Amino acid sequence: MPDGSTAGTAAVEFVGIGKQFGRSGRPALDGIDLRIAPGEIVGIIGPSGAGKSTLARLINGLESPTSGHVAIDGKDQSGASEKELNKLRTGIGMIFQQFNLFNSRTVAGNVAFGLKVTGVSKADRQKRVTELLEFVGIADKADSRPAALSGGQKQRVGIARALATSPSILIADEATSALDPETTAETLRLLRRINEELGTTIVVITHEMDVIREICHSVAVLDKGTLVDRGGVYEVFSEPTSEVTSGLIKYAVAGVPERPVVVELNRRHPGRLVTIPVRDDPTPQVDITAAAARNHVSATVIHGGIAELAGRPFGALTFLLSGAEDGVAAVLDAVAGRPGVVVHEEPTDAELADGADLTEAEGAR
Ligand SMILES: Nc1ncnc2c1ncn2[C@@H]1O[C@H](COP(=O)(O)OP(=O)(O)OP(=O)(O)O)[C@@H](O)[C@H]1O
Repeated sequence: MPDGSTAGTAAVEFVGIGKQFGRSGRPALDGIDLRIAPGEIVGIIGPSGAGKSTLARLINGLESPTSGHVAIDGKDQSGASEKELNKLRTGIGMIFQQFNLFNSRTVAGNVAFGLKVTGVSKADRQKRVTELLEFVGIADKADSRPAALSGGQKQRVGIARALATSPSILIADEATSALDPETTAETLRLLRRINEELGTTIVVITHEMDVIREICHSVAVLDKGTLVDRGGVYEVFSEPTSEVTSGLIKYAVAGVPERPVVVELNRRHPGRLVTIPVRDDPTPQVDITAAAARNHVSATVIHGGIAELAGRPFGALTFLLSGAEDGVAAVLDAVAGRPGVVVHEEPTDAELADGADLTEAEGAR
């Protein structure tokens, strides 16, 4: 699987990138070093204002860095003339959240537009447009106006238009953020097909973890203009090294219960609770059920969630241990301190009383 860390010429390479808008204030980007390998689908994720769009716009020269340089297919773009940048842009497609289609033109006219600008003959344009509309699955809409299409269909037109000049790189800037979940899934499947069948490198700008989970091979996490995590999707999210990354994965997978949930679980199921990570990992997993059996303790799953991350299982399961006190203590001893294991403290009387008020109040509503 392609990964930004592989050797050879990168499709995109950011070296020591800084970007400052205006004279003062926090830079939009600060010291970014990032390689994107050819054929990779890389997700760039991070909170609002992290610098994702700015980074994307540096790829096709819509912005220029204040410091550092960007190389495309090994070619440093510093000091490129407008003519050279225009040539570069024909090799880089871009799709947007708001589609950016011309409503005065038909679907076919929108897709043909870029080809006309680059001087492709009318006959060749028509042939290419037919091919592209078939590829994205909206050949029957060639003569419609964009306004008559659904959001998903509009995005397909956007994608066909972006592919018209056979770009080697496609940038998708929040391309599914305005779409419903089903249309999002279809659009992501189309992007994956583009990557697999055409070999296009895809840079996906998103704030949605699901998008990363669905199609990206690797991910770069940005926060306040700096790169805080970078690597394979599974590796980055199973071992987050920054708060932003931990926050993203926490929302995406119902894993380790927060304290109020632990208290509520314990109210309904008295006993010791322990959360065990579920990882697709070559190192041996924590086998709590074997430890429980050895010590004549029952271990029952009462909370948890497992999701797919880059096609691999990821999550956490919380077990209730019940049995003789020394048996439970032996099981906890066997698992405590193993990576990702959380042994939950039993709730105090005060915590139980607090929660009880809440539960009663909710029941009274
Ligand atoms: N043209 C501009 N002029 C001035 N400041 C800008 C400009 N473009 C971006 N910025 C600033 O740079 C920072 C990063 O913006 P950017 O749009 O790249 O973030 P983002 O991660 O894409 O955010 P969002 O998810 O909200 O789109 C922000 O503080 C933003 O206000």
